[in-house]
Amino acid sequence: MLTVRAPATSANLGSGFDVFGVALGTPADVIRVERAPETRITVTGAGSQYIPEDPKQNTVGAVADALDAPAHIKIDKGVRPSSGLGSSAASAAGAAVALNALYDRGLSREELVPIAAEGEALVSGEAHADNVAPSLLGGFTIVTDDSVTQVDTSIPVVACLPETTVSTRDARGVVPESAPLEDVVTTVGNAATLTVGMTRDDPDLVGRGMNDQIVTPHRRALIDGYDRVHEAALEAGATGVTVSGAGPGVLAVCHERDQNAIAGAMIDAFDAAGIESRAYQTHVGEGAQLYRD
Ligand SMILES: Nc1ncnc2c1ncn2[C@@H]1O[C@H](COP(=O)(O)OP(=O)(O)OP(=O)(O)O)[C@@H](O)[C@H]1O
Ligand SMILES: N[C@@H](CCO)C(=O)O
Repeated sequence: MLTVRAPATSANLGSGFDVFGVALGTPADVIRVERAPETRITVTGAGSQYIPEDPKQNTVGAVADALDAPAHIKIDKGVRPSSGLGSSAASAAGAAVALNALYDRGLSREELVPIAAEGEALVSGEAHADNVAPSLLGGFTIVTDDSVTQVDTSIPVVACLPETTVSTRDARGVVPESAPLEDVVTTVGNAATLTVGMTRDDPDLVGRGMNDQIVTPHRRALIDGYDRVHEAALEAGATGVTVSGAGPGVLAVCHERDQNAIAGAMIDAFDAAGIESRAYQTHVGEGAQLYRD
């Protein structure tokens, strides 16, 4: 039996749609695997009632197929599905690490990125790797069609998760097919600023670089209470706020001293919109951890 703790992630960070991602210190999925003649999946934990155990519909089934590694896979969900915190990706990344070790496939974490992304194709229609990459590698990741770049950082964040859900598939449906050059230029500048901020562990630069005029304006409308929460987090000291992944989670970057106030302000703002929520006060953290029982 092998056990992997695979972290939640936040993708996009505003200016890096389908490119940027960070691993979060909490929450995380725990995946346990043992060899079996055929893949069988059991799911417990947060939102498990909404997650199919059929290997053809679960992200870990796609990973087991891609690695030709049949197993009994137990998923204990810490990351609620349809959260914007990379729930489907955490399971896929955890299974990729676990099955790679269980069957001695010898693949590197980088080589596991496209394999874990097969699970994302199953649930959202596209094999975008911006959640699986940070869950596998930790820190801040930049994913392009043919490369993954990783930077270790420990920027403080607050990830606020309302009780509502948004499907990634639906949220991809509202993304415009083209954008004015002016907005693209601004977004490139912001993305570059954010990247430098990550390399310097500088929450002010990262926050400044999170602004996005292309995707986020269309997505915020899918999240009840978003505008209040965004404003409240900034007033409480966040250096940048945006939709986490496809939402409805909202990510605030900040200095550690402001974390508590920001978490409270975000919860209160969702509450004022009639929505219960919880806030994870955490840092950008490490990638999936493997434990041999
Ligand atoms: N192992 C799994 N864990 C979580 N969700 C899964 C898993 N396998 C299949 N799913 C399905 O994937 C969907 C959730 O994935 P989705 O990408 O919409 O949310 P998310 O991963 O929380 O969000 P995001 O990618 O925006 O961070 C649900 O329909 C769920 O049933
Ligand atoms: N980049 C993807 C991530 C989903 O978590 C999207 O925003 O659709």
